[in-house]
Order: sequence, then C-alpha cells, then structure tokens
Amino acid sequence: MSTEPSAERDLDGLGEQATDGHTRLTDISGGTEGRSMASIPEYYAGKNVLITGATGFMGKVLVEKLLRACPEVRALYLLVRPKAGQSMEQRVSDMMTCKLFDRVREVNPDFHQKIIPISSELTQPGLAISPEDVERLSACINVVFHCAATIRFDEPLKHALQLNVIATQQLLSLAKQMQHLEAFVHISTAYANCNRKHIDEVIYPPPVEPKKLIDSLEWMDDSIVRDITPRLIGDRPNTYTYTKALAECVVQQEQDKLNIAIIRPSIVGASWQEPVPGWIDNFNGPSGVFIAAGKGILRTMRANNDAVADLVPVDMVINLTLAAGWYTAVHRRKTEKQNDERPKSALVYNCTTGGINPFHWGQIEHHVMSSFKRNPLEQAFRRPNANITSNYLMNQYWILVSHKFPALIYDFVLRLSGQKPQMMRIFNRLHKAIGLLEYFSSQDWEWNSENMSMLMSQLTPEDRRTFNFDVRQLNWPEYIENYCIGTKKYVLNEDMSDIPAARQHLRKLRNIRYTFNTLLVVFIWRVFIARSQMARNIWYFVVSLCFKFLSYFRASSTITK
Ligand SMILES: CCCCCCCCCCCCCCCC(=O)SCCNC(=O)CCNC(=O)[C@H](O)C(C)(C)COP(=O)(O)OP(=O)(O)OC[C@H]1O[C@@H](n2cnc3c(N)ncnc32)[C@H](O)[C@@H]1OP(=O)(O)O
Ligand SMILES: NC(=O)C1=CN([C@@H]2O[C@H](COP(=O)(O)OP(=O)(O)OC[C@H]3O[C@@H](n4cnc5c(N)ncnc54)[C@H](OP(=O)(O)O)[C@@H]3O)[C@@H](O)[C@H]2O)C=CC1
Repeated sequence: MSTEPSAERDLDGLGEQATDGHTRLTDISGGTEGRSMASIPEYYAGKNVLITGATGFMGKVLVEKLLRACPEVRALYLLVRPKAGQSMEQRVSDMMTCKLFDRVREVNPDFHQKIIPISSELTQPGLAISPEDVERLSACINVVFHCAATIRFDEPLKHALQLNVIATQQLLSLAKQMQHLEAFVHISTAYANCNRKHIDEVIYPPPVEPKKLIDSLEWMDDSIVRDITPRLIGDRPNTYTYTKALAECVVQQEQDKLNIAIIRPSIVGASWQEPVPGWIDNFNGPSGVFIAAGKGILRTMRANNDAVADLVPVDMVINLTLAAGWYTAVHRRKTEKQNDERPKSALVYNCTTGGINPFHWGQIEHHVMSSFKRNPLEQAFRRPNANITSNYLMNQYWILVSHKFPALIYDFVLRLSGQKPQMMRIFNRLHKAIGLLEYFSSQDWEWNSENMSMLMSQLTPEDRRTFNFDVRQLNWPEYIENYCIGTKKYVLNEDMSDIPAARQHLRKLRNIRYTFNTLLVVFIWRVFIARSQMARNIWYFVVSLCFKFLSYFRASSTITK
C-alpha cells in the first residue's frame, strides 16, 4: 500500500510531483483548463447525487447549496435512518422546513421533489439498504458525498470504528457497483493526523491496518476494548481522530477503482455568508464554548492565546466540497478520453485557514466577549467574562473560584427555595466537554493547503464567486460577530428584539455583583479584622498605602498635564 508522501501520486499524469514528494494539483494547461471544462452548475445538471449524513450540520448545508446553486441537478438521494420515533421521511421533511432552506424555498418552492430519502442505518450490514434501493442507486448515482460519521470525542472505539471505518468500507463497496459513478467525495478531518505537527495533503500510513483491527475487535467484549483503547489510539487524543485516520486508509485502498477526493476541514464553524451569515445548529466544537461563555457560565478555559484557531466556515467547506466533486469527475473524464492507463490516486484537500489567514485563540476570546457584550444572550447566569490561559494551575484556581464556588451558592439558593439544584451538574458536564476540546485549543498545527488554492485557480470567475472558498476574504472580527449572533438566533432560538431586555438583565447581574462584593468586604471586616488589633493595624496600613499611592498618582498626573 502506498501511503507515504513519496508514493506515486501523479494525478493521472497531470499533476506535479513536488520535490517534497507531495503531489500538487498544478495549474494544468497553463491555468486555462478550468475555462474549457463545464462550469460547476453545468456539471451537476442532470446528475443524481447520493449524500450520507445529510441530516447533520454539514450535510444540510451541502443539500441546500446544491439545490440552490445547481438548480438543474436531477435528484439528491439521502441515506437517512429513522431516529427518536420519527420515520426517515418525517425527518427529511422536517429538515426541509428549517430556516436554512428559506432561500432555496424562495427560488424553487418545489425543491423537495428533488429529494429522495433512502432508509439506511450505516452501522448495519449492507448499510441496511433494501435490495431494490441498492439496485436503484447502482443504476443512477453519478456522485457520492460521504459526510456521515460520529464526531463525538468520547465515542467507544467499537462504535466509532463501526461508523467511521466499516460503514465507509461498505459505502465504497456500494459505490463500486454504481455503473455511472464519476466521483466519490469523502469528508475527513484535518485532525485525522493530529499526531503530526506538519500535515501535507497526502494520506499517511494508518496507525494500524484497519482490517486487522476490525477482525481483532470483533471478538472482544466492550470492557476489554475500553481497557485497550488508550494503548491503541496512542498519540491521538480520541477515538474520533483515530478512526477518521483509518477511514482515510480504507478510502485510499479503493483509489485505483474509483475517482476519489478527500476533504479535510479543520474546525468547522458557523456560515460566513451563505445561506445567511452565522448559520449554525449545534453545540459542537467552539459553538458550545461560545454559548457557555456568552451565558456567563464559562469563565476560564485552557487554551493558548497565541495558537492559531483554525476555524473554517461551513459554507466555505461545502463550496470546496462541491468544487472538488466537480473537478474529480470532470478531470477523470478528460483522462479517460486520453486513454490514460496510469493508476488513479485520491486527491486530498486540507480545508484550513491558519496557513493563509491566521487568527488566534486570544483574538477569538476578545471578539467573542465583546460581541456577547453588545448582543447579550437571554437569562445569562453571570456577565460574560471568560478568559483563556495556558497555565494549568491558574485554570484550576479560576475553576474553583469562578465556576464551582458560584455554582455551590446558586444551588444552595435553589435548595432554600425548594427547587432542585442544577448548576453543579451543568458545570460538571461543561468541564467534561471543554476537557475534551483543550487538546485542540492548546497547540497549533501547520497544514499545507495548496490543493485548495490550486482548485480555486481551476474555477471560472463565475464559479469562484458562487462557490467561494477563498479564506483570504474572511474578515475575522466580522465573522466572529456573526457567529455569536448565529448561536443566539439559530441554536438558542432567541429573538434579536429581546436584546434590550438581555442588556437590562446584565445590568441587574452587575448590581448583584457589586452588592455581593460589598457584603463580602463587610463580612470579612466584621469576622476577621474588627476582632483583632493586629489585623486592624495591617488593614489600616494597607488602606493608607493605597491612599498614598492614589494621592501620588493623582499629583503626578496633574504635573504632567
Ligand atoms: C471564549 C473562549 C474562546 C476559546 C474557545 C476554544 C474552543 C476550542 C474548540 C476546539 C474544537 C476542536 C474541534 C476539532 C475539530 C473536529 O475534528 S470536528 C468534530 C467536533 N466534534 C465535537 O466537537 C464533538 C464534541 N462533543 C462531544 O464529544 C460530546 O458532545 C461531549 C462533549 C463528550 C458531551 O457528551 P454527553 O455528555 O453525552 O452529552 P451531549 O448530549 O453530547 O451534550 C451534553 C451537554 O453538553 C453540551 N455541549 C456539548 N458540546 C459542548 C461544547 N463543545 N461546549 C459546551 N457545551 C457542550 C450540550 O449542549 C448538552 O447540553 P444540554 O443540551 O444537555 O443542556
Ligand atoms: N463539525 C466539524 O467541526 C467537523 C466535521 N468534520 C467531518 O464532517 C462530517 C460531517 O460532520 P458534521 O455534519 O459536523 O456531523 P454531525 O454529527 O452534525 O452529522 C453526522 C451525520 O451522520 C449521520 N449518522 C450518524 N450515525 C449514523 C448512522 N448510524 N446511520 C446513518 N447516519 C448516521 C447523522 O445522522 P442522524 O441525524 O441520523 O444522527 C448525521 O446526519 C463528518 O465526517 C466529520 O468527521 C470534519 C472536521 C470538522
């Protein structure tokens, strides 16, 4: 298996083998090729597209953009499972009524006719797709986008393997039966190789041969698997990144039979522009942290102020994904016409921002805080004031003072008023969540993203506008502001017209804090200082020192005027 950077990855003869062994999607035919190919909407016109994970965060944005920007697409087949007592048809129809689809509904009110749900549970043999559906898909699908995965960091290894690796393998088998398949696009993560500091657009050797692991875990019971998981995942932080690396390997094993692109986004955040700025629908990754900070619950977190926060907006990731699907398919057709017999290879796109338009966690903290002060969330627990620190002890100190102590007081008040205590429980869950994220916010990585830049150079000017993934255009402060507003509007379903009331609530919290601090000082005075002569002397000494310092400061500032 050729997995090292030096592996022959010659882009069917059209790419360039770089001196570092890294294949780049070079400016084929002097950069004019893009203009001779069909545009992206032209390519998708009349195509049948299969999408997994369409009910997820990225899948929904993909479905929406495809319907809106490529209105001539023939049909979207969505592999969906029934869930929480809802049939898959019900889930898909609920999904289409959500706000995300407002724009496409305006331009094409009948867009739902293009959506065909297919019942599928990806963890089951044969993906639990009926034989009739297998036949139907094999006969008509032209492009596959594989987005489904478990993205939980604490997923038991067996389940993560089942969904992220075995299901991918099964989907590839299905893809091989598809008679008209032109492109298979697999969504991976930029952190699949987070055990490396510099990550090229190549598939690295897997930590273990996937088949061997699948065979060995099959007979082990869950408790044994749990015990050996830390040894297996080694220098990766969780089962998610580990299984995503294995998934890349199983995808690579089919690269000579299928036309494959692998997209590796870093931390996918709210939308930049489309369909609306700031669209987000979940608590994953930074969104949950932003909300917890905006609600005044999160006051401290371990993160490196100077580390690059490699966030990438979801609409940019989806634009790149659609462009990669187009390029993979059109490019293959050309090489087939040329009767090129050389082996194909999967093309990897690191979809990241840090190398091109870096922004740091310290800056994120600043902009998130100021945004939530301008546009506060409703019913905040305390005034938003979160600080990040890379110092472990400092963080522990603030957890005690700013998280646990207020939670205890709050729960005590709830108990007194006959209600169930809840704050400590919320903090315990928050600590678990941020504990799992700290690995990603405490260090930075360097991703090579040349394939992304070069893909952009292949687009027509019109496609470059419609499928914009030029991360240089991101204005971070504006993006973060929209992101925070998006969490308020779309995740918490809060109304923007309630902002004055939310501000009033923050003022009330500030007054409570002032009152509490005053009472605390009086209490300390009465209990500790007023009772001892020595404590009183120290107190007067400190107060007079402060007074002298203030007088000196005032005098010196008058002189300098
Ligand atoms: C101002 C400061 C700036 C600095 C800011 C630094 C940000 C630094 C981000 C790095 C980000 C790296 C991202 C890697 C990039 C990929 O590769 S993408 C894959 C990303 N995957 C994830 O983010 C999944 C992480 N989440 C999980 O694994 C699970 O949700 C957890 C955290 C283990 C919790 O599991 P659980 O206890 O079973 O519960 P679950 O039902 O999932 O959620 C429980 C509660 O926690 C909340 N929650 C879930 N996730 C979070 C979260 N991230 N935060 C807070 N609450 C959360 C839920 O809303 C829920 O609350 P309720 O609705 O019950 O009130
Ligand atoms: N979000 C991020 O920050 C990043 C995500 N990625 C990758 O992007 C892809 C999409 O992520 P995202 O949209 O955020 O994830 P979500 O968790 O939002 O969506 C996951 C999707 O997978 C589906 N799915 C999960 N289990 C099954 C199953 N057993 N059978 C059928 N479908 C299933 C879910 O369906 P259901 O609704 O039924 O649960 C859902 O549609 C993933 O491959 C992820 O690794 C990469 C980098 C960052």
